[in-house]
Amino acid sequence: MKKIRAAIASKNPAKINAVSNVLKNMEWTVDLSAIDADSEVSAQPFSQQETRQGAVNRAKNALGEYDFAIGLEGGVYEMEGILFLCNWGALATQDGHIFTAAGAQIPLPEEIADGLRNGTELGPIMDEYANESGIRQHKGAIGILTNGLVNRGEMFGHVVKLLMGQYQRHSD
Ligand SMILES: O=P(O)(O)OP(=O)(O)OP(=O)(O)OC[C@H]1O[C@@H](n2cnc3c(O)ncnc32)[C@H](O)[C@@H]1O
Ligand SMILES: [Mg+2]
Repeated sequence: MKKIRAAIASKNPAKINAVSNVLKNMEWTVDLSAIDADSEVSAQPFSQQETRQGAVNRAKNALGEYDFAIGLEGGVYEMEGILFLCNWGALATQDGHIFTAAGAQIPLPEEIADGLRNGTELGPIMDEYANESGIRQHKGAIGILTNGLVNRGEMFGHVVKLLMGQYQRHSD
């Protein structure tokens, strides 16, 4: 069986679990490492482009000697005066390919949008809004806003599948 060494460019358990849950169902033996890698964008990305760039930079900065590295980045963007949550992923390979894909988007309540426009990061805003702590590490904003129907790990798991499908087609 093919042995793969992969990296996820984050120490956030929601992201690590998203990647490990997808990779463990692949027909490979995968050795997954969670490493810190700079997104090189603001701590709170404020556009689709900046969020996607953060995912790409994480994947590139984490690649090192791994077969591939995955970067996952959450952000927000404005459309018609409404702020939306957006989520991007990138997969960097040793032969120089960068695959990208996007995940769920959902409108943010004005109360949350106001905090973001005042320069506060979504993580602390969500903790205060839901009166819980560490939301970004498990259910995520998506979990709160979907009343628990979708959590951040599942949501990023879908993005990881979009990336892995592109990687497999490229590798076949
Ligand atoms: O440890 P890392 O990998 O950096 O993960 P993170 O939880 O900080 O999340 P991101 O950097 O991907 O997201 C950028 C910022 O947006 C916030 N954010 C993004 N998605 C979120 C979500 O679903 N729930 C709560 N905060 C979120 C969070 O506060 C981050 O500081
Ligand atoms: Mg972060």
